[in-house]
Amino acid sequence: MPPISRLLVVAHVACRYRLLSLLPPHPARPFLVLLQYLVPSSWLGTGQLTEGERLKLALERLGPIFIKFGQLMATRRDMLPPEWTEALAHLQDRVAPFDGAQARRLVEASLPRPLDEVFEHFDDTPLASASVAQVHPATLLDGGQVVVKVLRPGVEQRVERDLKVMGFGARLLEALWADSRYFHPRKVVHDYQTVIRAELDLEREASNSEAMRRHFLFSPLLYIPAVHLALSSRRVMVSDRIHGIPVNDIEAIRAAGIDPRVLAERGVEIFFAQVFRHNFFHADMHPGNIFVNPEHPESPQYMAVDCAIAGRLSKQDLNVLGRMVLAVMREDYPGLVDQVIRAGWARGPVDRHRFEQAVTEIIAPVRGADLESMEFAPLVLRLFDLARDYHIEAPVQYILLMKTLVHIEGLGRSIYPRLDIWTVGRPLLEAWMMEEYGPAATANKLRNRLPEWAAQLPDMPELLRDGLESLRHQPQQQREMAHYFETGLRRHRHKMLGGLGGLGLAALAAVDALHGAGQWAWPMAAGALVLLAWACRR
Ligand SMILES: Nc1ncnc2c1ncn2[C@@H]1O[C@H](COP(=O)(O)OP(=O)(O)OP(=O)(O)O)[C@@H](O)[C@H]1O
Repeated sequence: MPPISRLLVVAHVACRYRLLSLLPPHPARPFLVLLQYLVPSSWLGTGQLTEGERLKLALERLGPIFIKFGQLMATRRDMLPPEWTEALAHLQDRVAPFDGAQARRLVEASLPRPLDEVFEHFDDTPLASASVAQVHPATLLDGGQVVVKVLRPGVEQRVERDLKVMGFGARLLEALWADSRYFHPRKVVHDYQTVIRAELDLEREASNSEAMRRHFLFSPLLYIPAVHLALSSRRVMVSDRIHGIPVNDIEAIRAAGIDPRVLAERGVEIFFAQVFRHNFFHADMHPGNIFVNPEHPESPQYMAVDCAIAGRLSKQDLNVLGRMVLAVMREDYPGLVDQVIRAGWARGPVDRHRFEQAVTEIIAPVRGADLESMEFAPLVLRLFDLARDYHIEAPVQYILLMKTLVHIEGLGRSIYPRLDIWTVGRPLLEAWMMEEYGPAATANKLRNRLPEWAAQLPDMPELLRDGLESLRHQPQQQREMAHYFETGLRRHRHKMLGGLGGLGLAALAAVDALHGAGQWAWPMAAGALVLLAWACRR
């Protein structure tokens, strides 16, 4: 259960920025919208702001953990209206650094030996400070330059507290709005949990970095600094310091004598190698994490830090992706739609014919267009918009993948505006396709499955009989299903009423706590909690 004080703050901010008006249509919505006006600060200019701006301001007010959530939501064009995602894309988590002496104490507590037996020098002034961690430069006893990343004190508790509030809100939304299955609040929060918890676990970041480093060891394309595992723990990570040119400093890149075209194309090569060869990709490719090595201008090499969020597609997802790309290459749009539906991404019934037409309208002109002028990111965004209209939702790993690709293209084009992602990527993709689906691969797969099929052959008549038998029982099963759904619907209606009552009480409690005498806030909040907990019970 989330702490009541934090729930009240969130309820107050939601009313302050009139977020209840963004809720989908519902008989109780007018009542909830009216509640917002009980918070006087919601009268101050909020009415002139767009929905996206209100959402952005509210998340900023709620702090870095909600801001990061907003940043992830900004990539969910497959779920949210573009006006919201565009506003959320401007969210920035500016946080003041925490005390360097405290960072030193935290590092010392996690080291196997006293600090001065590990470092010759530890700089109390941080190199960078973000919402989850802070990075300090240091020098090892052997003179090696390193950086020490240390989690902010108390950040785990704050994250868990806010995750509970988000989970509670998501359960409430699903209990009150049956239609929210198209938006999946609980799944969205769960996906966010996975991402933010990954950032809180520096042991995991260390092992991701090491895995990626091994994939690119001796590669001219990418360098990942080594992690000092013996000095690292869940809350502290020590890795070699790199001295690269920030990837968005184009002037410095040119001044170093690096050919921007080669650099941009290498970015695409790295992406395809990570996805299709290693099936392990850096999924947080924002410019702050990527640098360029100035030491070999003739063969430009990227340097990347912060491997906390890495993506990996399951064998099945990778297969679906491969088949989809193959369908696009063959201009087989019915085949592409088939893959989407068979992958189980549709959340409701899909009008196949119209969906297929819409997909063709988006992709066909782009495929025929002049490659140099084709941009990948807008195409992906339009496909996401289309997916949202048809209630089709890709798994989070694909979203990370698309987000990375859009970042790579953005970075690549800012380095070399005429970057053509298809021409660079296509041979790499075709080679992978050949390995996976070429004649040799198919023959291999058949050979591997043959013994299994041969073993199943004698059971075939019985399997067939079982299948026919289950068909005979179908009408009875259908009646049972209908009964099950009717009961569920009735229970849902009761919970909805309970939930609405709870919401009303919570809002009144918030108003009383923040603007009234406050003596009724706790009893009302307790009553609200009982009702809401009952409504959210599975
Ligand atoms: N090995 C390194 N060598 C040099 N600088 C580094 C190194 N690792 C991190 N930094 C610097 O510290 C900054 C923050 O590091 P990192 O991205 O790992 O932290 P973070 O807390 O995850 O930040 P964010 O959430 O903003 O990505 C980087 O942008 C980079 O400037």
